[in-house]
Amino acid sequence: MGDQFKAQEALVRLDKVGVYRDGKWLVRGVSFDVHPKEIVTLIGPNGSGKSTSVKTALGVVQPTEGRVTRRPDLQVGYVPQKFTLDWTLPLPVKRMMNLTKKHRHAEIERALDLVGILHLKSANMQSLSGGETQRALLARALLMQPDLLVLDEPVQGVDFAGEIALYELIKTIRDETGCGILLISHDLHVVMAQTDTVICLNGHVCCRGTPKLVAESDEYKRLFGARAAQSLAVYQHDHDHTHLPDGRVMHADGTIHGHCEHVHETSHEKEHH
Ligand SMILES: Nc1ncnc2c1ncn2[C@@H]1O[C@H](COP(=O)(O)OP(=O)(O)OP(=O)(O)O)[C@@H](O)[C@H]1O
Repeated sequence: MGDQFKAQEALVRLDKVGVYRDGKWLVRGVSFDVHPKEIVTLIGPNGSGKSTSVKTALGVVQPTEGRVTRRPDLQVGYVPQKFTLDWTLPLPVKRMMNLTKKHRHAEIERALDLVGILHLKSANMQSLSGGETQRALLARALLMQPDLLVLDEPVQGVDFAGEIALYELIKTIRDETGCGILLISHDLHVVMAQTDTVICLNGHVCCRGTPKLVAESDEYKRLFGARAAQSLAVYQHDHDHTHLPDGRVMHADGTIHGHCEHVHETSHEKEHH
């Protein structure tokens, strides 16, 4: 955890949490916390306990040992890993916003605007791209005015440029609302650049720290191999242009173009540690 967060009360704290089911420990000795404005990313191989840890943090799964503390009246916004749709029934984006709880029209429009898909409010969920679907789910989570935003593999089904745009959006949401963010990374070797704390799980906490520290740690190298450690990528965005939700590109000087072929190759890059 970065020093800047220590003074604040944690939104959620896991203290030596263990979950025992069907004769085995799914996770054991897991401790971490998330503070307001802090971005915490969980990484780890399949079955390493990322979802179990998050579900325990949210109170969906009860720990067998250890303690989970949540701030009283904590509002949580949750973006699930999978969103299953009945493909035969049309579901307009604005109606999807009301599926779990009814919200005012103006609030829905504000949330859709914040995530950049207001122009898609009447479109069917079935017609959205992977990135647009994630934005719609994010908008729905934001309607809860969360203190803690939990994102389970938010960039699944999203291409590289879309991932950068989504990570930028998550950062903007953190900056504008001051919420804490807990994310499960879909890819072992990629974490968003703005991550304050990476928690690397393998049934227990294998290592933790800033993305750079984790990539350099012996535990991470032992778990994933030195080659993997060399390629822990931190997404960077040099801000020379922004992708507008309607597909156009706005450059740093404010000019807008209809396409971006000439800027793509040079402006987005992964920084390898
Ligand atoms: N209710 C349960 N009962 C028994 N075993 C479970 C239960 N829930 C999860 N598991 C097992 O616990 C382990 C951890 O699962 P979990 O979903 O937390 O891992 P994960 O790191 O999120 O995996 P993935 O990357 O595949 O999503 C897995 O082996 C899973 O099969």
